[in-house]
Amino acid sequence: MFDGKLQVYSEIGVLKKVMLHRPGMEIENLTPELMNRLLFDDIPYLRVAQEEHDAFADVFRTCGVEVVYLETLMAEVLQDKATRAIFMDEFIAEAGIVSPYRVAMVKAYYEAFEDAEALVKALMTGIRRERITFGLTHSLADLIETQYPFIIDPMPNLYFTRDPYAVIGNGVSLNKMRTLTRRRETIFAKYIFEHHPAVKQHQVPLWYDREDPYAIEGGDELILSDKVIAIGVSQRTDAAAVDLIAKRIFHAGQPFETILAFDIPKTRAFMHLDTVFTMVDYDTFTIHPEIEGPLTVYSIQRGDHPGEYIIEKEHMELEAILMKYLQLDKVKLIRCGGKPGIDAGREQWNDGSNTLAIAPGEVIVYARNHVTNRLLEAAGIKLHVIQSSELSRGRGGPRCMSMPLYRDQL
Ligand SMILES: NC(=[NH2+])NCCC[C@H](N)C(=O)O
Repeated sequence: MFDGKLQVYSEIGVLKKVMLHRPGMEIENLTPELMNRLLFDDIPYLRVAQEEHDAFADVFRTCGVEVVYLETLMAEVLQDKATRAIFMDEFIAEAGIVSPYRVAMVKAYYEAFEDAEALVKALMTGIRRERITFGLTHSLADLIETQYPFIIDPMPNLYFTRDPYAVIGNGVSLNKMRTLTRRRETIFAKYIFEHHPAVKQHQVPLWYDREDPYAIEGGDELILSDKVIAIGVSQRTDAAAVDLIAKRIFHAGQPFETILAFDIPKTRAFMHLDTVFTMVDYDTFTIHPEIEGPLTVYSIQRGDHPGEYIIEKEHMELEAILMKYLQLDKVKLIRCGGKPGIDAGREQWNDGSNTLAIAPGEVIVYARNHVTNRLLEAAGIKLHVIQSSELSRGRGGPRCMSMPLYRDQL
């Protein structure tokens, strides 16, 4: 059973516990019309996606990492009847159900799931229109005919557990997601960090809250060392969110001294910093050749007084930035696809630079990115290779599909 302890002071320290979500029936509710809004590029075949995901989870277990499932933790939270009642009201309201009549009908639908884990899965799946027949009422809003296929939308991005929250140090950034569809996901994390019996005893500090005004997502939050955090200012993360999180982290007794804000292109292929840049060893990084630079990075340094920080603008090669801030004599950059061009574009699209380190110099990668994988191997990196015909259709790799809860200190 998960002990609730959180500790992440690097991207590469030996991984001990990780949170995953096994893709479920929410994937079977993706339709071609919804794909764009629900942030998918194709419809994965669930049975195979689950097989691929189980193989991913097995890599962790074989390497001695405890796998904790989001759905299990959430089911444990909902064992408590009082918490379940408050949660259900909040979940239904956030799903856009407003009329008291519909709220009552939807509640009754969910009450049929007595088993808490079955309930959690049903919440993630969404509700198809034909599942509930709304009868006669006095409200036009309830009566009006709509062709929209869902009463409550599915949440197909849940298996990208990296994004809705991020453990940083011994606290959590409970993120405000850019899009409405993913914003709904963070309610599970909110209840886990506030109400799960094993977690709440540690009084986890929140560096960011889902109610905060600006968007920030976990794919943009990289912990380069216990002194340096990198945050992407991207399609998904606002610069103002970085200001806010910097203020909170710097004066909370954490060792972090610098936040490097990377200004990256605001496009889908580059949606988060971890789609173009991840750390695989003390001095080795995978990168998309297009961000190599010179690029603009803002260094935000902790000031002497609470809430105070100093910002400097840097414009230099990525290599020089990493050497300077991580105090390294040299760094190795493994270029996704080898060099700018066809292989780089293809492999970056399928998350060739989205590796997950489970220890220094040991990473999980997708088999399909064979050009990049060969380069990683040549650089002496140990690879755990997984299949991803279906998983990759949601545009996320091993780092996106995992949220480290506990890593050993380096
Ligand atoms: N950390 C990541 N790069 N996550 C990828 C998330 C993919 C997901 N379909 C989205 O668009 O939000």
